[in-house]
Amino acid sequence: MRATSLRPQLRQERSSISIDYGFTLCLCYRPLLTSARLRVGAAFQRSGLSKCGVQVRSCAVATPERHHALYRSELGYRTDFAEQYSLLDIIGKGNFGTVWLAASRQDPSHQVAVKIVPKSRTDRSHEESLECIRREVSMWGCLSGDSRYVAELLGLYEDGHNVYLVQQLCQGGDLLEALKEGPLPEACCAAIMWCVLSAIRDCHDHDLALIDVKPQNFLLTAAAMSSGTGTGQDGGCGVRHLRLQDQMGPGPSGPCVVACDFGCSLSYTELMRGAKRAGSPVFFAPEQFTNNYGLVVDEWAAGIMLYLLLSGRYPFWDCKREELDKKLPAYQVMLAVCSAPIAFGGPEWYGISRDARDLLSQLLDRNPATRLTADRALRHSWFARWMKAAEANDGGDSSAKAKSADACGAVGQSPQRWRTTSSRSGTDDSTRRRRAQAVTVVKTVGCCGGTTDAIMAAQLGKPDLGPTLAGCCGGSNIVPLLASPVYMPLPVGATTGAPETMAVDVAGSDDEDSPGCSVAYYH
Ligand SMILES: Nc1ncnc2c1ncn2[C@@H]1O[C@H](COP(=O)(O)OP(=O)(O)OP(=O)(O)O)[C@@H](O)[C@H]1O
Repeated sequence: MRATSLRPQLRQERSSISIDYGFTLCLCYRPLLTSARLRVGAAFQRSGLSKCGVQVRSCAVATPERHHALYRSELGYRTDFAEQYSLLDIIGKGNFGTVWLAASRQDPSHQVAVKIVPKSRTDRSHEESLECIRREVSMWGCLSGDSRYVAELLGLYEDGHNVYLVQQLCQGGDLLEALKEGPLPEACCAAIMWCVLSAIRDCHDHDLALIDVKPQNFLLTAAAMSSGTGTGQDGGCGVRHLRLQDQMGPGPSGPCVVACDFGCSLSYTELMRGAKRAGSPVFFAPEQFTNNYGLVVDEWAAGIMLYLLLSGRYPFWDCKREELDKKLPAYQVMLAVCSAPIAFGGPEWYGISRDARDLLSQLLDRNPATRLTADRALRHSWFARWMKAAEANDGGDSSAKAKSADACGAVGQSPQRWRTTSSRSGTDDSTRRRRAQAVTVVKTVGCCGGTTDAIMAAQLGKPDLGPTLAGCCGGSNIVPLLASPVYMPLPVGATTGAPETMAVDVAGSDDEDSPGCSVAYYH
C-alpha cells in the first residue's frame, strides 16, 4: 500500500487525533500501519500530517504495535505492551537501546522504566541481535527477584521491531551522575559499595560475572532519594546522606543502589571457555587484557569504583575523572592498569580512613588469586566500622551518644557528630587563639553516620601537644561546633604549611583512625 493513500483519511479525521508518541495513530490506523509495516515517523513524513499541524514529540524508536493478535512472537514474550503501558519520556540512551519512563495504563501512578531494544542492530544480523537480547534477559532474569541489589525485571514484551524490558524505575539516575558534584562522603561511599559488592556477590553466587561494573551501571533507587535524617542544610535527603545501615536487612525501602545492564555479563562456563573482552577498559582488571580471566574481575572493577567515589579520580592516572573519560589509547590504559602504582597521596585522600585504603588495596590486587572476593570484602573492617559508628549515632551506644551530645549540644547541633579528643587543660586563651589562627579547613568529608557533611579543621599543633579538632556543618557554611574556644569558623583553604594526616576521635569510635575523620593539620 502506498503511503500517500493514507493522506485523505488522516486529513479527514485529523481534528480528532491527539498524538502521543504515535500510539493514537497506531490505534486508529492499525491495519494500515500493520500491513504496510511503517514506522510512525515514516508514516508522518509520508502522510504529510506534520504539515497539518500535528506534532510528534519523538520517533526515535519504533512505537509498540497494538496489533498483538496479528503478531507472532519471536522470543516468546508478551505482545501487548501498548495495552499495558504508555511511554512518557526518554530517560537515557545506551549503545543498544533507549530507556523510557512509562506508566501502567491500569494504574498511572505506577511508573516503570522501559528499555526498548531494537530487534535488529546495525552491527549484527537479526538472529545475532535476538541472541544478545535472549542472553541479557536470561542472566538478568535469573538474578532479578533473587537479589535485592539487582534492578527488578518486571516484564518482557516484544513486537515486530523491538523488545521492551520493563524494569524497576530508579529515580536517582546512575552513579556517574552522582559523581558529577565531586567525590562522595566516605559514609555514603560505604553505603553504595555495600550494595555494589552485594550485587557482585549475588551474581557470583549464581555463577555469573557482571563484567561491566562501572558507575553508569549502578542506579540510585527511590530509597536513595529519600534517605538521610534531615539534619543537613539541604534537608538531609539524597545521595550524600546515604547510610550503610539502611542497605542491610530486608527493610521496606530496599537498597539505595541496584545493578542494571547485564549486556556484557558472562556465565562461569563461558569464562572458562575463554571469554571475549567486553566492558570498559579503564575498569579492566590486568588479567582481562589477556582474555583469560574469572569472576574476580568484578571485584577489581569495584575497587576502581570505590577509588572513584572517594576521590573523584581514577587510581592509575593523575587526572580527574572527566579528563580520563576522553578516550585514551588502549595500550596506555593497559600499561597503567598492569603496572602503575595506586596513588593515595593527593589532597583528596586527606580525609579518608586507613580502612578504606586497605580495602581498596585488597580489591585492586593485581593477582586474581589473592584478590579479595566480594563476599570477603563485605566482611572487611571498613564496613564494620561504619556500622559501629552508625549504631552509636542511632542510639545503640548510649554513652557515646551522651558524649556526642555534650560535644554538640553547646552550639545546638544534633547530638551526633564529633567530639573533641580533649580540651587541653592549662592552655590559655591566647595560645588557643594563636592555634586557631593556624587552623586550616581542609576539605569536606563524610561524617559519622553520613547524615551531614563536616568541614574539618585542624588546629595548629603537634600530636603530642594534644587537641585537634573539627568544625561541623551541613553544606558549605562552617559553624563553630565545639564548646572550646579553640574551634573557630575559618575560610576553607586557609593553610599555613604542608599537610599531614592526623586522626580525629569521633563519637562512638574508640579507634584513633575513625572512619572518614582524619584531617590535615599544620605545624
Ligand atoms: N531502571 C532504570 N531506571 C531509571 N533510569 C534508568 C534505568 N535503566 C537505565 N536507566 C538510565 O538510562 C540510561 C541508559 O541505560 P542503558 O542501560 O540503556 O545504557 P548504558 O548502560 O549506558 O548502555 P549500554 O547498554 O550501552 O552499556 C542509563 O544511564 C540510566 O541513566
